[in-house]
Amino acid sequence: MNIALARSVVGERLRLLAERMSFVTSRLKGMAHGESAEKCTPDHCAIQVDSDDEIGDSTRAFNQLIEALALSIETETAVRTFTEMLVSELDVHQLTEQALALLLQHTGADGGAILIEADGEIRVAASQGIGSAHLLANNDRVRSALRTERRHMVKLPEDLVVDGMLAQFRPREVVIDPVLHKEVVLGAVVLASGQGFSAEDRNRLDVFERGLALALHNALLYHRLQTLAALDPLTGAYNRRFGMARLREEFQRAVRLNLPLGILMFDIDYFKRINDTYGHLAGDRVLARVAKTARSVLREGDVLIRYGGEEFIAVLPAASLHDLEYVSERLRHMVEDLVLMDGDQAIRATVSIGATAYPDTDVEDDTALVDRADKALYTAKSGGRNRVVVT
Ligand SMILES: Nc1nc2c(ncn2[C@@H]2O[C@H](COP(=O)(O)OP(=O)(O)OP(=O)(O)O)[C@@H](O)[C@H]2O)c(=O)[nH]1
Repeated sequence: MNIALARSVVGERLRLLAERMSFVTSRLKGMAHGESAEKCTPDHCAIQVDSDDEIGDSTRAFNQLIEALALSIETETAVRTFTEMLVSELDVHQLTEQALALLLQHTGADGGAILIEADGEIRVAASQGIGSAHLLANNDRVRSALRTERRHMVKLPEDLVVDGMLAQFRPREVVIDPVLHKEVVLGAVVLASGQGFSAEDRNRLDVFERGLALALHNALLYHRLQTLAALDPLTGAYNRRFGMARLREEFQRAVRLNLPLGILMFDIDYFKRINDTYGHLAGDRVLARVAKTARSVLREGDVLIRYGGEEFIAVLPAASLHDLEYVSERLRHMVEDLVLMDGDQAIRATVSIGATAYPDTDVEDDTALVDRADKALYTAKSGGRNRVVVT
């Protein structure tokens, strides 16, 4: 009788355990073929512990196994998502924004930033949940982490508050990790948590950051190559091919947003004579100086293009004809005042400028805008040079 009772009670529980094990096994096999992990969380797969004997111990051990499996699956899924994003993104801005979002989602951080170091300068590439992220670039602890190439953990509030961490939450722990690729520092990841980071969070952070370093390296390299391919080496202006593509984009944007768009076309006067008198190298220096002068007159979002030999186009988003007149005259005066020394000889140059703007003039596309500026430049040249014609 006792044996029969024991068999029915014990047997029932063992059967449940066996059933769950086989369910978990089938879920794991399914996941290996790409099925979702959702149905095997501890909620679905754990067994209620209702005795304090060997069977209870086995059930508890089973539940712990399920929890460990769930955590490992969650980490694996997170790493896979992160890696997929990293390998498909070459835009530095997009890459850092998305990487930071995933880091926050999977490491228990409530806010953070990704910083990039280039040419001795540190800048914030992405930030989330932090009050004044820009302060991080000059923060001593961040600089120290970059210099020593080692992780810095800051416990708050016992420790000093990290500038820039005055966030929408009250941070208890901050981690500052240099991002290194082949022993070269590319930047840093700064994460802050209101709860503090667990050992699991830190392990995940390590795995994520290894992938991030490689992806960031690729994206920075790609950006550098893109820039090099787009720029004219002598003047630093966009070359004609890339420059005209930028003009087209700006024109489409102006039409879409109903904003003005101005362009100036300018050309150094009697440049052949400068080359003939002082030599081609001196001519090159004049070209570079004129381009530099133009950049100093233009604003940050304006685009300078080397259109031909000694001919440039400047694209000024949101500039009206009135703005163009002002900018053109300023450029003309500044070039006229330039003196470039070649030994004891002073080289001077002037420019002629043709300017026009959409929608002040009824042009239908970027090509028509350039044609119109070209005609204005021709009028400036034939009117005596060193002058501005706005049309
Ligand atoms: N030094 C140097 N000269 C260049 C470069 N590209 C074009 N040039 C020269 O620029 C000169 C342009 O001459 P032209 O088109 O006759 O024009 P210009 O002498 O400036 O006369 P206007 O434009 O009518 O005032 C030519 O001698 C080209 O060889 C360059 O990269 N460096």
